[in-house]
Amino acid sequence: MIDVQDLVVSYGTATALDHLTLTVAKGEMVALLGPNGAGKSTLANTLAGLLEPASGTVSVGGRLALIPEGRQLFPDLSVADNLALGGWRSGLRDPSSVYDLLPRLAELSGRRAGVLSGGEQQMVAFGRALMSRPEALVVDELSLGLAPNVTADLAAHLAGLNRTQGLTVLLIEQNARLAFELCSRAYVLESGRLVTEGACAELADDPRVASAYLGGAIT
Ligand SMILES: Nc1ncnc2c1ncn2[C@@H]1O[C@H](COP(=O)(O)OP(=O)(O)OP(=O)(O)O)[C@@H](O)[C@H]1O
Repeated sequence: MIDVQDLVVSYGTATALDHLTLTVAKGEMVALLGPNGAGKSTLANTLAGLLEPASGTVSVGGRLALIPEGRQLFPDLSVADNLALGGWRSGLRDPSSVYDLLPRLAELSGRRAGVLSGGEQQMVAFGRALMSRPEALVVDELSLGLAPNVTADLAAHLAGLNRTQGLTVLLIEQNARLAFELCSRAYVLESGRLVTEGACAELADDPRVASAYLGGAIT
């Protein structure tokens, strides 16, 4: 579903992604880990078509939606209008399927997005992405700034959509524990380059990954 081959993306003379190769099969849920500045958002934005590769290829085999880092809602528009914008390209006007999944959004529908809590805003960003009827979803930092129970709630929804609808997910996360719980495979990116990849169960036992992302070995 997502096929990235030998991708180079630069900002002027600075190379943010340096010959990155990564794939996510249809129906797979794969994590991308990496420290600040590794190039994770650059990949997300390139997959979403917001950045152009300098070289290499990016191909996406179906409708892709991005939940961007920092949510990027329209703060002066209502929740309902933010959702409607998500349905602009898919033609989905009725948000009731999103309200069925995330009933809190129905309660918040008339509120201005800018006044919502971080967790509520992330829910709107999630709902807005679903309005585009995605076959693949790139989630840039699901857990950023959220309380653990809110993160767990959204993660459960994501896992449910993957399980029941075969939604393909690329989960970009700083929280490796969460990523390893949700995903089967992971890639680790540093300074724009892939440093390791593999099954989450194996990566969790890798001392380098454990010390960098898990605060020591998992017991
Ligand atoms: N618009 C930009 N102009 C110039 N450099 C940029 C721009 N956006 C990102 N960069 C640089 O590209 C590199 C990768 O940034 P990116 O935001 O992709 O990293 P990230 O892994 O998502 O980091 P974080 O976890 O902090 O969000 C960094 O060195 C960053 O400073």
